[in-house]
Amino acid sequence: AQRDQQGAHLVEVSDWPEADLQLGQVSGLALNSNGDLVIFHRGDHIWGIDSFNMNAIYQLRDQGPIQQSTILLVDSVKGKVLKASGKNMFYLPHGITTDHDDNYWVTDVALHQVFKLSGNGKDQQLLVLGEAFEPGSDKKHFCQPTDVAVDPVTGNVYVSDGYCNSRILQFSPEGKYISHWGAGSSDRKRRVPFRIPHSLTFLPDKRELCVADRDNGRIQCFMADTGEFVKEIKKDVFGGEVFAIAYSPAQGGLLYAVNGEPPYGQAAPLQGFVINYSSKEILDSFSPDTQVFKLPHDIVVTADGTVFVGDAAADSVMKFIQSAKAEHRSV
Ligand SMILES: O=C(N[C@@H](O)C(=O)O)c1ccccc1
Repeated sequence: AQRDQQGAHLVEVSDWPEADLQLGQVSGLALNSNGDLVIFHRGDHIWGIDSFNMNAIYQLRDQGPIQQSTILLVDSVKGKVLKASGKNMFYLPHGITTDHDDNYWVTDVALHQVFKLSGNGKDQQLLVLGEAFEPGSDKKHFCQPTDVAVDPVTGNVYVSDGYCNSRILQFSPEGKYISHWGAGSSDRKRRVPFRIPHSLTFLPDKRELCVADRDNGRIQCFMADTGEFVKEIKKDVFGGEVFAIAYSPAQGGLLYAVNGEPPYGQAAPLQGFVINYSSKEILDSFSPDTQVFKLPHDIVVTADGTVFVGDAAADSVMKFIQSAKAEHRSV
């Protein structure tokens, strides 16, 4: 693994969480304003090859929603569960983010819906976008939507849609459609050929939105307010798949990413990357040393540079901190 100029390197904190969190497939991670970690997982539901038919209709509806708590709020130091919610609501969780009021915004690829939920553990549905179990590609339907990002200033909501739509939609804070770019955009300049826009991250200091354009193995960034293309970050070492991204304004702007297994062809080693956003230079790469990445599926970075990666096949969340601190911990 590489080290950045100062020799800093992210290393796994192997004794986190202190107690087993009984997780299913971990699809999404978020942070709240207190720096606690929010985990969105699938309990006993599995996204397998028979979960959907060829028209993206979910096939296991009669099994009912996941009965376990799909949303766990855990403290970032010990991994203790502070709140557990999200029971009997979801079928196949995917993305999760928090807004400036610590509400949760989540996507469910089986429901083809986006939900705004109260973050107080009561899961009040404050807003629902899309029609339950009905895929579509107009302004009121999604097709396996993957993630949400919320602009902390305007409150505008961005949805990456998704496995079977290849577009980014922009909504007002109240859920009113504003615009979209990618497939189906009327404006040729905004017709970005995404191949599974899989993860979103908002860059508050730059007012940009970055997209993990998964099967194109690249990160695409846009002006959040206009959808205008800003830059692309694509590296051979990604191996053709970028599953998730996260951004930290620290140190001038650092973009974090995890790659994935390409459906066919050479598999690059699965790892996380720390990228200097303005120079596009990879400063560090990292992976766990007491377990292995199997399907790193989401990533978040805290204000102090702690990184969490959720793995949808290892059914676990892994914590990483800077090596200098880690050495300090070891004494
Ligand atoms: O992409 C897939 N899964 C992950 O991204 C996920 O679990 O969100 C997938 C695709 C086809 C069949 C089975 C799984």
